[in-house]
Amino acid sequence: MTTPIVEMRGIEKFYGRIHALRGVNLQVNRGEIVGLLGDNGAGKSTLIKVLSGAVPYTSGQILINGKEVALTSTNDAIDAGVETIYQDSALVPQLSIARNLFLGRELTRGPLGRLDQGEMNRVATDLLRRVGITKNIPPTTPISSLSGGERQAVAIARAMYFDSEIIILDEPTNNLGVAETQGVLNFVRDARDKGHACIFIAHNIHHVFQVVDRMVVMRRGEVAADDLSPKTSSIQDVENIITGEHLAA
Ligand SMILES: Nc1ncnc2c1ncn2[C@@H]1O[C@H](COP(=O)(O)OP(=O)(O)OP(=O)(O)O)[C@@H](O)[C@H]1O
Repeated sequence: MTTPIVEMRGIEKFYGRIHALRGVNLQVNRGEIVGLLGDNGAGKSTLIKVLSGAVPYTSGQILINGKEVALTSTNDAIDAGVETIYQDSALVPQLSIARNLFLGRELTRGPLGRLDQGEMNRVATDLLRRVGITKNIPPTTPISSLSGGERQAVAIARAMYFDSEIIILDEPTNNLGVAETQGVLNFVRDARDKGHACIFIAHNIHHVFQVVDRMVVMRRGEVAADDLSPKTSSIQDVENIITGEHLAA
């Protein structure tokens, strides 16, 4: 049996008196796209914030590639190979697209380590095309003049370029147009085919069905189902599990 790339065991999280995660177990394998679904307040964001080091958990264990890790900051998570793309991913509005893509990890050249602006612009142009921005936006354009969807595409292009082993996308298709949405879904498939693991959270269940290999449903801080396949379950079946309707039947 192969070791899962991510294994969360018995994760508990209290925010004061609110019991947000109740013994959550989650496994994600290499080359797998897992869709994380659940109603508002089910615990999805908390679970991925725990895995991205943004929120401390109360108890439980996290293993990456079979080794237990302590994720006490987002830098710990990035070092462990976890890159998270949030709906409102932090970009610097005054800086250009290319500078935002390489923020903190700029390309340099020559013995003096001068910024290689030409190469950064070239890579940025190629990435923008790959995430579905087909209209001609120069990489020198400041982020402040882009639409919400275009900004999202820039954040995705950044994770794509840095090639993280585990990519978490929290509502990545929110506010995106049709071409941009297809760009994101293609990116997720590409990443999976190259052996990355992806966790995909989206309220649009149709987008989830188009791209995931397996669905995990959370309800009230617990995993209600973790082996749903878009090939064998219908959207209605999954919606019933999300709302708990199947229990009433
Ligand atoms: N910072 C916080 N402080 C206190 N309670 C919180 C905090 N963040 C989330 N919660 C609570 O934890 C529970 C789980 O919330 P969480 O945001 O993880 O759910 P979610 O499934 O991501 O919901 P949504 O789809 O609405 O984003 C909810 O009861 C929520 O009110």
